[in-house]
Amino acid sequence: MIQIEHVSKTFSGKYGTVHALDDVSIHVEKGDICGIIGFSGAGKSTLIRLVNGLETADSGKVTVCGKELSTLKKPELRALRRKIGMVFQQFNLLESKTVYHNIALPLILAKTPKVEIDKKVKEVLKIVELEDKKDTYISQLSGGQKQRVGIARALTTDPELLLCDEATSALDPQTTESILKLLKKINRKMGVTILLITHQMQVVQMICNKVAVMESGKIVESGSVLEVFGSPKMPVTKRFVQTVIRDQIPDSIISLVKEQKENFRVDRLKFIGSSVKRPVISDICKTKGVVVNILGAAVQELEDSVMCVFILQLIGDDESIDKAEAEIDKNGVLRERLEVE
Ligand SMILES: Nc1ncnc2c1ncn2[C@@H]1O[C@H](COP(=O)(O)OP(=O)(O)OP(=O)(O)O)[C@@H](O)[C@H]1O
Repeated sequence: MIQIEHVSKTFSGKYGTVHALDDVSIHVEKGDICGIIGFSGAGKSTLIRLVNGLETADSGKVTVCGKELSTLKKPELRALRRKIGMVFQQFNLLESKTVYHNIALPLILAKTPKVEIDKKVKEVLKIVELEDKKDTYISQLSGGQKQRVGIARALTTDPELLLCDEATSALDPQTTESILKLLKKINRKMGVTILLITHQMQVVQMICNKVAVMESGKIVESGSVLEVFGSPKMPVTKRFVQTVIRDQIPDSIISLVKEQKENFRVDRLKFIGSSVKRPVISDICKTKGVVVNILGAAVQELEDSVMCVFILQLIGDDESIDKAEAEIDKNGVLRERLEVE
């Protein structure tokens, strides 16, 4: 659906040259919900603007719905944009117009017959569950309702792709959750591919199946949500993952661990997918000469699966702990040794 190959983009201003995108490559398949996450200034907005043709790349290739953007003439670009819906953080709605008028606007501009507009607006209002607000003015809606209108407007042209630019950043956590559920429904039921940019890992965790982490204009890490959350490699990715998964030893417990006089090791175990079902902890508790202490635990739902993190203190002689660790590894559980300092 989207192929970005070795794309670079620089901006020159009075403060010098900024490499907004530096040799970026990313593939988004049909049906994906792909999240691009990064701190402010990482290059996320520039990337999304390239996909809908609002920016052009200095070098590299951007292909969307099978069309390479740099080869398109203006009418072809306009036709492609009709297949792409945009959802914005600040909604970009006409406050003094009704919900109906705002949703109908793209169709009015495309000179669509009135009967068709009416049919389409009713259809998308049903999808976003705002049928009763058809004649309400935007200024009278809550933030969540406004974003539903924004999404409905993006759906009027039957897009194959939805680009969401921080679509939930202006909303409270509960409303964020309901909007994310709506986006997931649109992806599942209507087969719309979604590319979203965000600085909140919770958003990625809740709806994405793929994620790319951006830093200083580069994609520093990417993959399935399970892969990236399960074994984040780059420091920036670890920071984002830690905002949703507590995989560190709680501070209050560290001093207690240090007081332990006997020989011990601390291991972090990550159970993902089918390994969740295995009774690994109960098995290692049976290892002769090892006492198991649980220092921390967290369970998170990810990509229709579950990830459980346990931090275990294994107390005993080295040989017995080796055996317990071998038992953990045998079961396909991700294990990392943690140093207690
Ligand atoms: N039109 C422009 N002119 C000059 N510099 C720009 C322009 N657009 C973006 N930049 C610069 O490119 C870099 C990447 O900006 P971009 O908006 O893509 O980041 P971002 O990750 O979306 O940040 P945010 O989360 O704050 O929106 C920044 O240093 C920004 O200042």
